[in-house]
Amino acid sequence: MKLALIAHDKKKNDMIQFARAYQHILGKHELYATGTTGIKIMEATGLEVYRFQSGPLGGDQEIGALIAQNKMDMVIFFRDPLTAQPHEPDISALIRLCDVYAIPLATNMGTAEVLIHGLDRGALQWRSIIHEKQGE
Ligand SMILES: O=C(CO)COP(=O)(O)O
Repeated sequence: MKLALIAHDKKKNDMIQFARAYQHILGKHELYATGTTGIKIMEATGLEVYRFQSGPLGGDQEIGALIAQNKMDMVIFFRDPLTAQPHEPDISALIRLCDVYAIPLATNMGTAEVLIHGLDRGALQWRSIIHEKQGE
C-alpha cells in the first residue's frame, strides 16, 4: 500500500515517535511524505520515504494529486489545530480529496494508531481491487 505521512512543525515529534513505534509495519509499505516530515522520518528510522515538496511549497497538493488519481491508500496527517498555516487552503483541499475518494485519513495520533493496526491486519485489502484495475 502507498501511505502518505505528513506532520506540521509542532507535531513532528509525534510523527517521529509514531514512525519509530510502527517502523516494522511502515517498512512493508511504500512511504510518501511532505519534504521536512520525510527527512525527519528517514533520519529517525532509516525507512525509505519518497519526499514531495514541503507543505507550504505545494507538498500537500502533490499528495492530493495522487489521491485524485486514486494512487494513495492511506494518509496520516498530524495537523496542528492550534497554529494558523499559510497554506490552509491546500490542507483543506487534501482533506477534502480524502473524503472524495474514501481514503482512510488520520489527523491525530489516536486515529493513526487505529489505522496502522487495521492496515497490518489487512483492513485495506479492498484497495488492492483498485490497484488491479490500475494494472499495478
Ligand atoms: O506543512 C505541512 C503540511 O501541511 C508539512 O510540510 P513539511 O513536512 O515540509 O514540514
